Amino acid sequence: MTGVGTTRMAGESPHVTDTGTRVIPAPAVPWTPREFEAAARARLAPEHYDYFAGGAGDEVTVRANEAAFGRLSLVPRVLRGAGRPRTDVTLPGGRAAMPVLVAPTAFHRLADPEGERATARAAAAAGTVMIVSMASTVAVGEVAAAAPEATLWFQLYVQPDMAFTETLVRRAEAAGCRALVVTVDSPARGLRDRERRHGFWDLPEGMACENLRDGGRVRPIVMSPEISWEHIDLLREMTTLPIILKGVAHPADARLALGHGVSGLLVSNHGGRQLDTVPAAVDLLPEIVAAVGGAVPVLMDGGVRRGTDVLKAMALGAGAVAVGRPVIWGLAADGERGVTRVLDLLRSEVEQALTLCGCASVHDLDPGMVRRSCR
Ligand SMILES: Cc1cc2nc3c(=O)[nH]c(=O)nc-3n(C[C@H](O)[C@H](O)[C@H](O)COP(=O)(O)O)c2cc1C
Ligand SMILES: CCCCCCC(=O)C(=O)O
Repeated sequence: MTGVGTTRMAGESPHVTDTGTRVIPAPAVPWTPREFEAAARARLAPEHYDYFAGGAGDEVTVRANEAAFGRLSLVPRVLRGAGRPRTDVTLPGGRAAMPVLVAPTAFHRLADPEGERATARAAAAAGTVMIVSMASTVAVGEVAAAAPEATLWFQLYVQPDMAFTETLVRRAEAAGCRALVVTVDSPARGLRDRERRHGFWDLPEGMACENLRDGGRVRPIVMSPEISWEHIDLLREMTTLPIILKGVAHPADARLALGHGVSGLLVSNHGGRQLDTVPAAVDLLPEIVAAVGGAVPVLMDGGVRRGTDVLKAMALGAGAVAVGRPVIWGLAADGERGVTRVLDLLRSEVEQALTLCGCASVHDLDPGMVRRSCR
């Protein structure tokens, strides 16, 4: 017996110790997006695990992102006869079968030899969007070729050399990317103590930021404090792709963005990896949603680990959410299959939570269904 109402997984074999204590071993297969982290950690080199898991400074914001969801409660509606809920959403770059996107994260080949190719195939299988990081270890064109069914968006750090920025934009367009996600929270790199402790400065031999190839060399990614709204205007003139600004945290910036031709905002503190002590992303969301007033969709990422987190963010006005580390943990634990499993778990959790909230779709969620508790 594993206890009333619990199901034993294949591979679990409870036993009784000589002191009579019943011991239930860790599941052989991760059951939840969070359990994938333990499986990934066991497989990754410590410096790579710390690169993926870590954040800036004292990691106050890393912890805050998840903790903030724990302080929000969902108040379900009943007797609505809503039926089985739909989980699809409409986004600036098209539709997605679920409201959980793959956030842009760098260096997937550190987690699995197939790297971003594996992630893209899993995103395609889930019918969701993969935002390919500019710092991907497989070039965006090759990611697209490996997963022709995938809906890809391209994440860009505007480079001060605008001619090279244009090269990157053209590569994303040629790969069929449907939107540009311009990360604006990185005028400098965050203070990464875990990386410094390990001396993690470079990718291993044979791995590189493939999008940054320029002739015979790979350019470094420049994070520049010179980047301004003028660069967003230049980008707007450069391409017809929808532009989504990632990393807007202040409502004043959200209002400014509306004057620069953006198609959406992604509220994010970069998973707590840039400026430490920025508030939790879900706590920033309501003010940004209010500032934008429905003019463009507002997405969010940071700390989303459960279907209930997705519902909380969407009830507070997010058009969709994105997940960073959970995808990395799936990839490191079991390659493409692991990412597929993580996305499938999240999709089914969203569906179940919507059912339990009496919702026929995410459109039935509203701010009145979320309460802030004092926990
Ligand atoms: C290992 C790692 C690498 C990341 N690389 C990028 C990147 O290249 N570009 C970017 O805009 N954001 C990057 N991010 C931030 C994510 O896009 C996203 O904002 C964050 O991971 C969301 O938080 P979560 O990990 O709690 O889901 C990275 C995050 C992690 C964890
Ligand atoms: C200098 C390379 C930067 C890669 C960007 C990855 C990233 O954003 C992160 O959070 O790590």
